Amino acid sequence: AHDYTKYNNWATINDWVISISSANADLISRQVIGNTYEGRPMHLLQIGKKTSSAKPAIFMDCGFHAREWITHAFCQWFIKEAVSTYGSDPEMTNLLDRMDFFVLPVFNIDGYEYTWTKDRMWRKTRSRNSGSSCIGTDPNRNFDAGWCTTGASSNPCSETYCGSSIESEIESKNLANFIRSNKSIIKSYLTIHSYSQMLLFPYSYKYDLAAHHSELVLFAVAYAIAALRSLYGTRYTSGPGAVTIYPSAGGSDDWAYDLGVKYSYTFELRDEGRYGFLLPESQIKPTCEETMLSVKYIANHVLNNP
Ligand SMILES: Nc1ncc(C[C@H](C[SeH])C(=O)O)cc1Cl
Ligand SMILES: [Zn+2]
Ligand SMILES: [Zn+2]
Ligand SMILES: [Zn+2]
Ligand SMILES: [Zn+2]
Ligand SMILES: [Zn+2]
Repeated sequence: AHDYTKYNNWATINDWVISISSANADLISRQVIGNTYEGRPMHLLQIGKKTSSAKPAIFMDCGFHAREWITHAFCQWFIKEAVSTYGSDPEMTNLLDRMDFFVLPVFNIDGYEYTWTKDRMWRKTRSRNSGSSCIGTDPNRNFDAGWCTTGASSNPCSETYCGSSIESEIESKNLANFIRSNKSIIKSYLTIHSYSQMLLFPYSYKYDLAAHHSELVLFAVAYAIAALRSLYGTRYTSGPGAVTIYPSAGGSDDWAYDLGVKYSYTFELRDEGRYGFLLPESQIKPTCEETMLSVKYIANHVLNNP
């Protein structure tokens, strides 16, 4: 059965997505933004008080990379916290009254399933590459942001294969279409990865500083990660992706930023390498609780700085 403090397989997550949205119809509406390569429905949850007029929104996805299991756990945790603290936690109540969160609990469903059944360390999608026996594209190299110019490979056998074209992956296309169609209300894009304990922002595909760099730096460094550290002392670094982790092109955060989503961030959750992608289930709760603080901080900042 579904358990927030354990890693749940996709069938369990999918059943839970359907049941929690049905059970909280006042706060959650569910839609399918498309199917994956292998035909699994990509369920998107819209969380927030129902209002007649459109509210500003934050889009958050988890599970871009299949092996980064703590991220799937975080999106589930976020949804649970939202519905269970609405009405009792003033901060969450204010956020859900005035904003909507679009949460995509699992982006790369086919890959996630593969990590449960065949290869725990799988990263990419599971699409076939014509002319190669190697499977999959790195979805975080597949977006229209300096596509395949740096930190990505045009070899289908590479872990950072950029794909045969921009948005070659149906999963990328589904996500990009949704954000393009809703870019007038989407004020922030959060994409959750692991591991390294970093809060990254544009750009990764070039060394130029993002136009909003000063605010992103000030607020990202000084507040969001400080909020995170306040709970268990977990230390994050932050900065533009190119200089903080590595230069790499085709990322969804850079693409969203260039589309006009000013507050665009990549989280790299715990840990720093001791367990890496195999983070023990005992760390799910603390990781999720500390990350909640930084996501709520960002949401408040976005709300107060449209
Ligand atoms: N724009 C980006 N933002 C963050 C990253 C780091 C993640 C870390 Se798993 C990746 O390698 O896909 C990579 C890119 Cl291309
Ligand atoms: Zn459905
Ligand atoms: Zn990742
Ligand atoms: Zn990572
Ligand atoms: Zn600010
Ligand atoms: Zn909590």
